[in-house]
Amino acid sequence: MTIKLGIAPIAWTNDDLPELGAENSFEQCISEMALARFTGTEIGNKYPKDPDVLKSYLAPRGLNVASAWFSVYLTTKSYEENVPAFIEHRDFLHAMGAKVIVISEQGHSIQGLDKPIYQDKPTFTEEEWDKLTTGLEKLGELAKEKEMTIVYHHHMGTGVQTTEEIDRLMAHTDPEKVSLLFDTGHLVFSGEDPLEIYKKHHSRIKHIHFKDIRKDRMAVVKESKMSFLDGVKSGVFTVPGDGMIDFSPIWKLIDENDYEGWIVVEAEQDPAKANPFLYAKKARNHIKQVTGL
Ligand SMILES: O=C1C[C@@H](O)[C@H](O)[C@@H](O)C1=O
Ligand SMILES: [Co+2]
Repeated sequence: MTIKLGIAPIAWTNDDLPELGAENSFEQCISEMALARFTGTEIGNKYPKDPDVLKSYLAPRGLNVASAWFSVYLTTKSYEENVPAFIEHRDFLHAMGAKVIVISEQGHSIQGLDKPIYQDKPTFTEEEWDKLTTGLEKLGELAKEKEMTIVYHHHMGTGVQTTEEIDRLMAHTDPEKVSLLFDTGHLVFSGEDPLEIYKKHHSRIKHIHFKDIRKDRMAVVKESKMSFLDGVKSGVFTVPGDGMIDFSPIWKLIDENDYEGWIVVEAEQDPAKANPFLYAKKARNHIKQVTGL
């Protein structure tokens, strides 16, 4: 597998904020993805749940499923309680031909809560770290049964957000069982250096989310103690090429390290203010300009 370019439906309809893009239909979303020259998608809640039905919509548009998000609660529930939903998700993605499963610990997460994102981020206790790393390794083994890999999504407002936390997660998990998702937007929003993360963990990175940050909006989120979702509504995220991130050195590292897999544009913002089709095209043009892909 070489590099493939996908785009997430979150710019058309936001599952975390259902009022954003409720008017945009599933077929409009996937048709516009294809028209903007992407060949992959992640999954939104308007997508058909039956793999054959979903394929019947995606195949005529030349789209494949890159992956889909899965929330785990290893720090707040038993491992066993997490397994049935994980297996269902794994099997659905496997039926769709995906190779990686996006996974994020949502125990203690404030990403969906009305709490200041910079001030109230959780940190895990030693015991919670242990539950997280051992649980992830076991889920990684379940993924391997289907020749798939879990890719951990570091995320604002969670216990795995900062460089130190990402380093710790990588150091305490088996590379054969747990891989990493590299999300440019979350790293810059958190104040991390994406180049440092890529350099350190390139051998673990098996999935990439490209999103950009509007610097002025990020400052407002910080100063006015906004929640994550209020930050999204205020436009903190945008597509590559429309914000403060320089994707050229990031691309250089991706290319030099022979990355294989999906790069998915994932830029949640209000579709009423940022037309998803036009922003998808803007992202695609910027990626072409920076990477040649
Ligand atoms: O991968 C992601 C999935 C979304 O639901 C999330 O909130 C977003 O910020 C993200 O990076
Ligand atoms: Co992401």
